[in-house]
Amino acid sequence: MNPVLAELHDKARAVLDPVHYDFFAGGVGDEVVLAENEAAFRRLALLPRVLRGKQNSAEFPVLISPTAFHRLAHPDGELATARAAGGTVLVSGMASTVPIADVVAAATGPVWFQLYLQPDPRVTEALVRRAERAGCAALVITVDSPVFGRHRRDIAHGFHDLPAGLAAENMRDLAGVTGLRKIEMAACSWQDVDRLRELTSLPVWLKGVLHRQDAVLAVEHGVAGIFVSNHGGRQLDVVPAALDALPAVVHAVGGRIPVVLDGGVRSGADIALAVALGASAAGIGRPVLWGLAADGEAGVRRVLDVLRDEFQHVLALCGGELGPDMVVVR
Ligand SMILES: Cc1cc2nc3c(=O)[nH]c(=O)nc-3n(C[C@H](O)[C@H](O)[C@H](O)COP(=O)(O)O)c2cc1C
Ligand SMILES: CC(C)CC(=O)C(=O)O
Repeated sequence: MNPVLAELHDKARAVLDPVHYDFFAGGVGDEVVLAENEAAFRRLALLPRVLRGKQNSAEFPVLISPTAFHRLAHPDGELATARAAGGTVLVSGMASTVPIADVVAAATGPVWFQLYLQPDPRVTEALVRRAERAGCAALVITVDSPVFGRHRRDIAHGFHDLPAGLAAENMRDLAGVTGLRKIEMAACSWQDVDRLRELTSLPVWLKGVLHRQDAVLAVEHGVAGIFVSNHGGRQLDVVPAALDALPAVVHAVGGRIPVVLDGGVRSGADIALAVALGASAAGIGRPVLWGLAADGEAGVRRVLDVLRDEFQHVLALCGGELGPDMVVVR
């Protein structure tokens, strides 16, 4: 791992309450998928192209994946993440400890809003209006969570709720309820996706697609793009590594909509492998949390800077191009 990212992770582990560290670091079940997400990248190699001349690319195909409760990592929470994002798309979570309007106000680049469709459609609509009013550029519905994942580390610690003083601020005073509403999950259907699309003119993405048939359905239902994601190994512990699920989805989508990959991306080379296999961008989850915990805004900025620098270096060494013909199994 890049020494800067390793240092930020070590520092995060040292400064965080161990219960909160485990909430961020942990996965579901035996944490097989958590480990596999990273291991999948190590199983692949890139065959660079040569003699392609000088390639100048400022491209940085990365976005910040939504993660919950940033004020558990650092007092500035999502405000620090937003300030550090620069021009990188920040997918801000519904489970943010700062209201979405304040996140967007702190950001200098595009902010998308991630949500779980709520059992009460009025609550979903109120959240969508909040995201619209705040100025979010897209909505991302997370569809891999009809129920909560069972995280053994959290269960062992008895960690079920935010400490006093922190709250899921986007849920405050929603749909006639005074005070805080809890985040809920719901088993939704394609009809709910259609309904959401009718409710808003914002582009609607889906996050947590692994099956090729669902990718085809997403295209048919007018979805703007999809995230191939297993939620960072936090939902079902028998799914493939996210990277291993990518090629079939990319093939099924056939270029009709963009496909983002998240899960286990830890280096510029990982970003390059995802892009070579057809991802339009790679989403970064935990490394952003480690940067945030270690050093607030500056820490998140360092994570993005390291990944950008590494990716551009790998791209230059690959002759400025990436494609599926360049990926081989080790
Ligand atoms: C602590 C934590 C909280 C997360 N919260 C959310 C969330 O609220 N909504 C969501 O769609 N995904 C959530 N995710 C999943 C991330 O968006 C992303 O899919 C995953 O972290 C990517 O894997 P990585 O951490 O290996 O980069 C969370 C992940 C972590 C680690
Ligand atoms: C608390 C949840 C809403 C967020 C989370 O931890 C997850 O999605 O993995």
